[in-house]
Amino acid sequence: MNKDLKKILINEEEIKKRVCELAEDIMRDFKDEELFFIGVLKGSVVFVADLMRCIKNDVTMDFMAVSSYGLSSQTSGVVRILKDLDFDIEGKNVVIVEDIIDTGTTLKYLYEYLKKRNPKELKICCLLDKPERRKVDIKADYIGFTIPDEFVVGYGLDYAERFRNLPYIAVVKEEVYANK
Ligand SMILES: O=P(O)(O)OC[C@H]1O[C@H](OP(=O)(O)OP(=O)(O)O)[C@H](O)[C@@H]1O
Ligand code: HPA
Ligand SMILES: [Mg+2]
Repeated sequence: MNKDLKKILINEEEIKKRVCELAEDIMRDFKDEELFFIGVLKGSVVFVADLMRCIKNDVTMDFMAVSSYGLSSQTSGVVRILKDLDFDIEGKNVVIVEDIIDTGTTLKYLYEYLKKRNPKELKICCLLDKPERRKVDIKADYIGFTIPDEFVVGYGLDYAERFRNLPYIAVVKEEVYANK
């Protein structure tokens, strides 16, 4: 393992199993209805790619790019929309697919931003939830794993843009991100 990482928190097999379970939950709630997935760049790319391949409904999708962490381990508190949707979501069954809810700032902002466009349903599917760090009130409808307050990387998640390609979720050593 890379010297900047402390341990593997969730291994590849555990992720695979849980992602399929989340897909089952979504399919149960939406039966044979069409779904519109919104992947939140960049962290959710790996998750949304795996999740949508477990779904048997008709799925269309788009990406939004937002960023609040930049190269730091602390949120700037300001959510910047770097790329908006290319499609109209009015009347659609929309599922926002995110990698992690930490302070909740990103998802709260996105949820309220998208709600104004009148989707039929607006759900949140999030792989990781770090409830101890929450600063704003937002809850996901589908949660993969609840994790402790440690900075994690892998499976799409980065620290200063590194480690997105790891097939597992790992914890970054505290000395690496302390005060950054
Ligand atoms: O709940 P919050 O405290 O808002 O944190 C969660 C958000 O922060 C990360 O995004 P980041 O800004 O690092 O962009 P990235 O996905 O491109 O890495 C992560 O992917 C979530 O989108
Ligand atoms: O623990 C984390 N890891 C990577 N990106 C993040 N964005 C918010 N929290 C995290
Ligand atoms: Mg990031």
